[in-house]
Amino acid sequence: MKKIIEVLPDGAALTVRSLDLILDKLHSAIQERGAFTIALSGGSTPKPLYEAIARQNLPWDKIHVFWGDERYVPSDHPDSNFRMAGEAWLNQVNLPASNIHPMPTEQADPATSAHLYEQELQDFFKTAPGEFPAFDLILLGMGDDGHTASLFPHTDALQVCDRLITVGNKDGQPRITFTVPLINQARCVLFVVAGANKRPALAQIFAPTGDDLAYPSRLIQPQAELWWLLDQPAGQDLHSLTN
Ligand SMILES: O=C(O)[C@H](O)[C@@H](O)[C@H](O)[C@H](O)COP(=O)(O)O
Repeated sequence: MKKIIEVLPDGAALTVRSLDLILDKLHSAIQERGAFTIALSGGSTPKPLYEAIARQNLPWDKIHVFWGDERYVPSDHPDSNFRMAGEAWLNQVNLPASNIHPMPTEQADPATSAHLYEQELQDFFKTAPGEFPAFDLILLGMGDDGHTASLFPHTDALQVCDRLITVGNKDGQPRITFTVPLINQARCVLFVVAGANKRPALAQIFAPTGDDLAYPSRLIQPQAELWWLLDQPAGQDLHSLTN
């Protein structure tokens, strides 16, 4: 695994650097395989990045967009990650509707939704049950408790290793989420993290030893590339490094 940590001076620089990296992976994937598959993160941090992607002139028909996690709410709900990405990016460009793969969140129960999305990934990537497809890029955020996607501390979702998609739990509220092994299969995992409130969790995550179940982002150790792009308030105790 190649791990790169970069600390950028502010939010604007973080957005520019994140965009540059995504575009680099996008053009390489399209050149090598004819398409680019990206899984999006939710929350607030990525919104400026999505707005910046929307301003690019890209081969939208070759880009497939998925979500790494989703709140279990209707797609037009204010908390929906799908809605946020649509308003910031996807509704602004000519990306074919068939290239947009939202997590289903309106079934009778979250487990059914998780199974349906897993089936959609297997159909899209033509993988067999038990086989983990490799996304070109999985974009992740990190909560101040060290969670990522909807893999929250000390939850059952952290232990799921035989599925692509599972049900997450945030304070009793169900989420749909990629599992750790699916994330770790990606060609590139990119964390984009901003804000001083993330600093304590980052110290735990970058410590040589620690409690993976208490700080789930520690579990993200992809075989290929792991990028951490941080703004100065989040990353001031860390130094850029590559190893
Ligand atoms: O659905 C979600 O909320 C996200 O996928 C989640 O993992 C998010 O990335 C972190 O909670 C950070 O959120 P902020 O960017 O808002 O700090």
